[in-house]
Amino acid sequence: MNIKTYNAISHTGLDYLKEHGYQINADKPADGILLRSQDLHHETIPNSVKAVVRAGAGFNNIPVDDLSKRGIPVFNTPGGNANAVKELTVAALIMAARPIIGAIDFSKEVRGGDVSLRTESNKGGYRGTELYEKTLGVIGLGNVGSKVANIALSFGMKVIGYDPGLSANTAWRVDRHITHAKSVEEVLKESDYVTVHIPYTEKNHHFIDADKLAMMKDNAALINFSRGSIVDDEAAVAALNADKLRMFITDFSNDVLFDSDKVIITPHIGGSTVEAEDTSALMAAKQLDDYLTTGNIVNSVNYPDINEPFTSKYRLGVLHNNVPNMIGQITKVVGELNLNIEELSNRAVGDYAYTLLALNQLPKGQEENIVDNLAAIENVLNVELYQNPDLNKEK
Ligand SMILES: NC(=O)C1=CN([C@@H]2O[C@H](COP(=O)(O)OP(=O)(O)OC[C@H]3O[C@@H](n4cnc5c(N)ncnc54)[C@H](O)[C@@H]3O)[C@@H](O)[C@H]2O)C=CC1
Ligand SMILES: O=C(O)C(=O)COP(=O)(O)O
Repeated sequence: MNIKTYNAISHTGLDYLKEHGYQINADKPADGILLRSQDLHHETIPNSVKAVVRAGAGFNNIPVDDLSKRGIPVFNTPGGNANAVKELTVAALIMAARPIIGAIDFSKEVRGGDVSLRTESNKGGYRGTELYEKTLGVIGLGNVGSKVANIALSFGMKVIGYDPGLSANTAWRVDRHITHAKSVEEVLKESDYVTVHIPYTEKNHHFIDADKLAMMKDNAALINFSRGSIVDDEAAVAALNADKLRMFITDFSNDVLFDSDKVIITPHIGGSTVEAEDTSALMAAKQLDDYLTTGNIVNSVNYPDINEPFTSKYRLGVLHNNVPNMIGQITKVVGELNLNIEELSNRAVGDYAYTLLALNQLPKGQEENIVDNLAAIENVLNVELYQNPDLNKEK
């Protein structure tokens, strides 16, 4: 099978795929796409593609709705780069408290003569504040936000978190000393530092806008390592110019930010560490291989996860709309071909559902029939047949 890649994907992921028999960017139709931040919204994704995997957390660069309708699962690698973002957020917090960049620039300027005298006599301009006993507001307590919140406690900060959609999976990772706010207003009003760790969605567009900035404590600092459009940058600049906001640190460049010396911009490097790139690429490669060879879905953002050991000779993965009577119709098609179902798993999430059928018999010549007949059912979006190589050696 052939995998098309975009962006610099760590060799850990690419090596894994090659070791498992895949070709990378071969001159033939792609079975899967593996990418990072490349914007796929305006690319044509060929029908040969069965899965799209984002080595990273945010998937707003992928046309998920279109792919869902085509029965193509989209995956991400939750948590794979969370520690990297946490550590850079800590750097941002410290840069928001201490004028490190200005102090470094100043040190470089004082060449010649009695350097130590001049640096010592001018260092008063680079006095900062401490994070200790200040309040940090963390918006979004997922993989990144929970880590940021926890580490801030060890600085002696008071931490208030806000995440109305906190999953059970992540909730237990949040230290019990973190206060859970009932509203974002509560976080904004009380925090000296606010850091945002939420995904970009239509609903989260300009989540931090002029109204929210107005609710913030005077002189607070804002940190955005999520996505550019989550903060209304123009409103942030206006708040900085009005001396409402003290500082804005963002990982997302925007022309409107360049003129303010109270802004620090990094070029979307939150997840750019060797470790995070390796971990995310390997997770992505494993998830892609698992889906393409067994039909198991792990960490999909548009289809439900089904992860079962492949113990039968064949499997059929049926991706369909989440509407009534699908299982009845699917099992009827299999029954009409006089085939026996060994196991059946079905799960739904939102508008979409996945049914994975395990079979031990599939006479030669029936492969196409069963796939075509299942694909012909109304509301079925895609069907894939998987053969277990360990149990089909004689074929
Ligand atoms: N700068 C960079 O290089 C990186 C940026 N990111 C960005 O950070 C985002 C978060 O990453 P993770 O923590 O790994 O994702 P995650 O999915 O683990 O956590 C996101 C959390 O945000 C919460 N949330 C969503 N909308 C919210 C809202 N309006 N208010 C409060 N909470 C809300 C969700 O319930 C979820 O718990 C990603 O979606 C991505 O856009 C992630 C990694 C690297
Ligand atoms: O994981 C994410 O959401 C990121 O923003 C990281 O992006 P990248 O893979 O470094 O281009």
